[in-house]
Amino acid sequence: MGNTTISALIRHILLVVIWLALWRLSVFNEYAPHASIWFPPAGFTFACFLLLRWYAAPAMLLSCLLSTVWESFLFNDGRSTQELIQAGTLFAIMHCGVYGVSANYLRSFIDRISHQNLYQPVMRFLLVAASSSLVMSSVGIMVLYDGVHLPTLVQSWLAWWIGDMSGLLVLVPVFIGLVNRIYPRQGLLFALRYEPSGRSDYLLFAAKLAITSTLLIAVALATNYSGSAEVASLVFFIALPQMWIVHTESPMRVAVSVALFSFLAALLVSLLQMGEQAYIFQVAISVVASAAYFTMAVPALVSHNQALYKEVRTDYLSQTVMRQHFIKLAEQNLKHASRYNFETALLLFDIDNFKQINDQYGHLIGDEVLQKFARMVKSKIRESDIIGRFGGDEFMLLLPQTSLQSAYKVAESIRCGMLELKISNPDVKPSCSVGAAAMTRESGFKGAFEEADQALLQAKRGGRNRTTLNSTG
Ligand SMILES: Nc1nc2c(ncn2[C@@H]2O[C@H](COP(=O)(O)OP(=O)(O)OP(=O)(O)O)[C@@H](O)[C@H]2O)c(=O)[nH]1
Repeated sequence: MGNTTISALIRHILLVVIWLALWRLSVFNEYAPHASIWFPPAGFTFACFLLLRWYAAPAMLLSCLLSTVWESFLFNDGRSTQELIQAGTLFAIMHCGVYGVSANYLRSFIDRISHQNLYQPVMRFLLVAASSSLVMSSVGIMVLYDGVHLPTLVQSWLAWWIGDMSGLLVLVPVFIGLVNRIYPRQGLLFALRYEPSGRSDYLLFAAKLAITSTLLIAVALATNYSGSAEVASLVFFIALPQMWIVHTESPMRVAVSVALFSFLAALLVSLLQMGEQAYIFQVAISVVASAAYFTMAVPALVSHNQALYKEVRTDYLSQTVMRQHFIKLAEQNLKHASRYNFETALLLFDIDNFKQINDQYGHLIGDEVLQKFARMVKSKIRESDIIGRFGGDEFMLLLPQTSLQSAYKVAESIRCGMLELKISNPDVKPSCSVGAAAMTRESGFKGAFEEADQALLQAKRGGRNRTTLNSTG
């Protein structure tokens, strides 16, 4: 057996071990016979199929089979080996069939859509989770509870459905993170790879979790003390700290907090034996989780819009502002400068004999010169200065609150910086010429640009590698 086969086998065994551990966990938080507040294995199976597609089938089938045998052993129900194999196989086929097909369907959908739109996969996920758990519980009840009288059947079916659904809704995101660690090559949920701007450190995140947990414990204790459904419904207010987490933390942390919240809720329901109010907690878990995923689409969209906004205004090669946007920013700046009587300077740069660099050393070296030039300029200017690419080898630099004399110094520092630029081909020694002009209310951007352009022409005519101020400067 090759190393790859052994490592695949170990990973599959690990999936089986996790599945069985989660299955035991769901038994612990049963609040009534066969009615647990959630069923984590459903979420795990779904996440495995979503990430690994049918490759996950052997581990999932085996897990179902083993859980049936284990259960029979625990309850000592005296079923024969043949009966156990039959029941286990049936459960495995149903469980993997329903969740396998639905997870594969969702995966194909996610693969097809534009990943910027988080709303679509969230909506589809919620629908798939609700419908697949409904199918699973209905088929399961019909097959496994055959002959049981109707009221028990309906009660068991509801508990099965809601338990599986909350297992899916609440746990699939966090299980995706877990399975992704075991199978890192199966990258998915690129839609969630954004970072909210206000991402906090671990301590603050822990504080948010502590606040959520404290509220939950308080509601559970009060419910237990009062025995009232009204008090139990206060658990829906947990949505507030959850929304705070959604808006300030990464999607993975949101998934972790939703999972933790539901786990704690299940534990409290079981420890405090809140059989009667359990369903309120169950519904709250699903509602809070669904709301969290939907709300997550908002910061993801904002973050994506910001990226897109930057992209359409930034020159890809030099990562400087594009011409039209530069003009817009310059005009905005002019209004501000006129109001407060600030001086503004405009510099125009042109790389000397750039065509020759391209022709002699190739376009890639030409591109490198442009990139390194832009990077060097950025290192020499203030954050409020704006560097833009006019096109080809021409760049513009807007210097707010700067006199023409100070602008000359900036221009010279950039011109000298250009002479020190290290290009991968050491034979390339680029230089640049600079034209400078003051931008005033009278000249406007257009007038200042023309003056700077004239000055640049003079610099070129004067022998290149020099800075020239416009004639009125
Ligand atoms: N490598 C590269 N070349 C570009 C790019 N955009 C424009 N060019 C080339 O830049 C060159 C610009 O040259 P010119 O403006 O004609 O003049 P020059 O050779 O710089 O001469 P002077 O300006 O008179 O010093 C042209 O050959 C364009 O093809 C680009 O993005 N990458």
